[in-house]
This record gives sequence, structure tokens and C-alpha cells, in this order.
Amino acid sequence: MGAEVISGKELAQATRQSLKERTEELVSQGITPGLGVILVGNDPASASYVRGKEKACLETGIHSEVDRPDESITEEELLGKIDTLNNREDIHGILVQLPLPSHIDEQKVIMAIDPSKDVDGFHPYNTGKMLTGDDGFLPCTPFGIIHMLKSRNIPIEGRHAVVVGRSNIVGKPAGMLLLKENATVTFCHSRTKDMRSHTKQADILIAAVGKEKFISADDIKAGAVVVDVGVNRTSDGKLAGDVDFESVKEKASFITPVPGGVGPMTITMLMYNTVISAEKRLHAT
Ligand SMILES: Nc1nc(=O)c2c([nH]1)NC[C@@H]1CN(c3ccc(C(=O)N[C@@H](CCC(=O)O)C(=O)O)cc3)C=[N+]21
Ligand SMILES: [Mg+2]
Repeated sequence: MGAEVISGKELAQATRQSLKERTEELVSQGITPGLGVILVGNDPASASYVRGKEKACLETGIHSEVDRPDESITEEELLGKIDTLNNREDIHGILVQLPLPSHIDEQKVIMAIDPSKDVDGFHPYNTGKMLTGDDGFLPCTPFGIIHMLKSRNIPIEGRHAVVVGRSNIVGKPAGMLLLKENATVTFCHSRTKDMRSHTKQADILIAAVGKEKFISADDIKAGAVVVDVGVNRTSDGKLAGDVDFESVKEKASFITPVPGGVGPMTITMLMYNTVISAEKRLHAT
């Protein structure tokens, strides 16, 4: 038997196809959605993610621009680049690839992005909107997770969702979106005592820890839905999740793979937010 694998790659393709149609409609109305990306320095992982975003823009008909300043760029210069993108009519989404060099204050940079162009959903304005359930940009990884669950008609309401990890970009917002879908939510983290006693109660388990094979079959309940958000580089350069896929697959009802799971959906929701931003601009004119 074993779990059904939720392919983020396939869902991403289908979602990108429908976004392409929305983009074509926008273009016919005179607006080409535009995404401005700033990639500071030459970290290979960051460069690879940004290439994935450029490819997704091509697939969805979104105009993309990537600015690649040297890692020696000052905070002031970077803030100046954001200001320029904020003021450009043809740019509807802005993404500053994280992490930034240590001499730059990430929070300050995120706060400088116009919240109406914050397609990452990282600006505190959008975080606040998400918390109150108001309309705003949702962070792409948690948004992609919800999309994956819904694509398989996996019920969320009334079920126990356990989120392992509490980062601002994944764990915390994933818990908030699951709460909005009426799940009962538990957060586990590095200070949690007897973590397994919690994870074994999960109907839906979100693994967002950043440690290879952190979740094994012994940590889950039979029939659980397991979402793997890990992006760990193994010593041989491959991408590995937080979940021991082979063992967990035998016990879960649904499982997302790495690669080909949450990652491609993260990028797709970035495209989605950019299209939404351009549609809002159209309706504001
Ligand atoms: N401002 C900002 N926004 C982000 O959304 C952001 C960021 N900074 N910094 C880094 C993280 C990480 N992240 C990933 C996106 C896609 C894949 C992805 O598509 N992964 C492929 C494999 C890619 C590969 O093999 O390199 C997959 O899982 O199948 C992974 C990781 C976005 N992030
Ligand atoms: Mg920093």
C-alpha cells in the first residue's frame, strides 16, 4: 500500500498553466505582470532558486528582471534599489532573495518593500493581514502547502495539524493558515519536550525543521498526511527533505516528496501573488 504522493511538480505545472491564461488576459488589457528580483552576492543555492523563479516567470508569461549586485553592496544602496522598484509602474512584485549578507539588516530591507508589491508576503503589514484574516499577500510556502492539501481534497477543518518548526517564513505562517482553515494547531520546536508524543497525534504533520530525516515513521500516526518543507543539501549536493520518505511513505496516507513537492509550489504561489498584484493594479486604474 503506502501513501499517495502529492506531486508539487505536477500541481505547479497545472497552476502555472491557469496563471498563464490570467496573464494573457492582463496583457490583452494592457498590463504585463512584472516581477523584480534582487539577488545579492553569488551563493549557489540562492542563484539556483532565482533561476527557478525566472523559469516560472517564462512559463506564466510574467516579465521578470533580476538585479545581481555584488555582496559588498551597502544597505543604503540596496534600499535605493528597492525604492526604484517601488516606484516603477511596470513592476507589480518585488522579491529580495534571502538570506542577505550579515552587514545588511534583513528586517529593514523587507520593511522597505511597498506592501502592495510584497509578493513574498514577508512585510509585517502583510503578516498582520494574514493574522487577522484580511486580504493581503500570503507567504508563498505556507500558501503552497494549503494549495497542495486542497488539490487532493484533504480535509483540514477540525483536524489536528502539528507544525514542527517556527520560522517566520514557514512554520509560524503555516500554522496560521491552517488555523484559518479551522484546524486545531500545535507548534513544536527545539525546546519542545517529548516531541514524538505531539507529532504522533497529528492528522496533518508539517515538517519545517531544516534537518535531514528528522521525521521518521515512528514519529507519525498511521494514516497521517505528511508535508515535507525541508530544503537540506546533502554532502553530495542533492536536495533532501526533513522526512525519511521511504519509511514514512509506508505509514502515511499522503506525503509530499523533496524535491518535487513544496518547492515548486512555493515558486508557483510567487507567480500567483504577482498576477494578483497586477490584477489589482488593473482594477485600480
Ligand atoms: N525572499 C525569498 N523568498 C523565498 O521564497 C525564498 C528565499 N528568499 N530564500 C530561500 C528560500 C528557499 N526557497 C525555495 C524555493 C523553491 C525551491 C524549489 O523549487 N526546490 C526544488 C528543487 C530545486 C533544486 O534542486 O535546487 C524542489 O523542491 O523540487 C526550494 C526552495 C525559496 N526561498
Ligand atoms: Mg543578515
